[in-house]
Amino acid sequence: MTTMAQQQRVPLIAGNWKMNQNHQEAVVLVQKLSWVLQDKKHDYERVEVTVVPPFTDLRSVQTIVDGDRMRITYGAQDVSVHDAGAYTGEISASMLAKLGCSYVVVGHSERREYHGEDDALVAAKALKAIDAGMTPIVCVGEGLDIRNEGTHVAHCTQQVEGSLAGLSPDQVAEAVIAYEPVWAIGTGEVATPEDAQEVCEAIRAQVAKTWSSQAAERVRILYGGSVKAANAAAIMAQPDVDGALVGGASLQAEEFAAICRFYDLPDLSGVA
Ligand SMILES: O=C[C@H](O)COP(=O)(O)O
Repeated sequence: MTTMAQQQRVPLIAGNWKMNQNHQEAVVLVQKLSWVLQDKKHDYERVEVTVVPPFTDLRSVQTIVDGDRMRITYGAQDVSVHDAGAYTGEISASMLAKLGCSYVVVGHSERREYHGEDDALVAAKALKAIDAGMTPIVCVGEGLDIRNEGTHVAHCTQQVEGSLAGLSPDQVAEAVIAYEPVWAIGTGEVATPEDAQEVCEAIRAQVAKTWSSQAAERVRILYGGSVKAANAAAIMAQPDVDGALVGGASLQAEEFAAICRFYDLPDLSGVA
């Protein structure tokens, strides 16, 4: 049964392209995605669709989205904690806001692992995104060692505490949290719908405890890790899962559009 709180949280399907697609390929992919969704008469009020391309694609994506008046939104994969200055290679929040970005992914496990980002830095980035008028998608998740130890729930709730530190209850309510078990990213290993629900429910409870019950009711929590059309319906059926952060499958327009329309897909979770 769907609760009132769930009804108020519009599901979000976000496609993280990671380091794929040049700016020309980006235009083709966004156009194709828009056509497929238009063909299916997709209702963007029912499920929000966003794409998260590399920085170099953003201007082209902005131009096609604005020019064709698409309802697809877009965001960036990272943001600097600095406003401006001698920070070679970094991109500021104001630059992203100027490009019309709605979202900024912060603390993705690939940034935590390859760039040594910790919770404090992730929280600072989330605040920069908010200050510039964008919504952070704050990623948390455990590695296989922690999962095997059985401490994954505590690990993820602690990461939420640290990675949203300094945000007000209202800011947390408007933010997006993505639970991505690292062992399920790009591996084809997908967490079961119950695994996803266990951690997403615990994250929501932690938000209620640390910020407010209202923030917990409103914050959207996504699951990420090998989401495909074949498993999207079962994952999205979980009461505390409000969407998906999709990597590989977001590079194929038809597959990604099918995930965006998860409510049309059969729930195959009980099929061996
Ligand atoms: O940001 C997306 C996640 O890392 C999931 O990637 P994946 O769907 O390729 O496993």
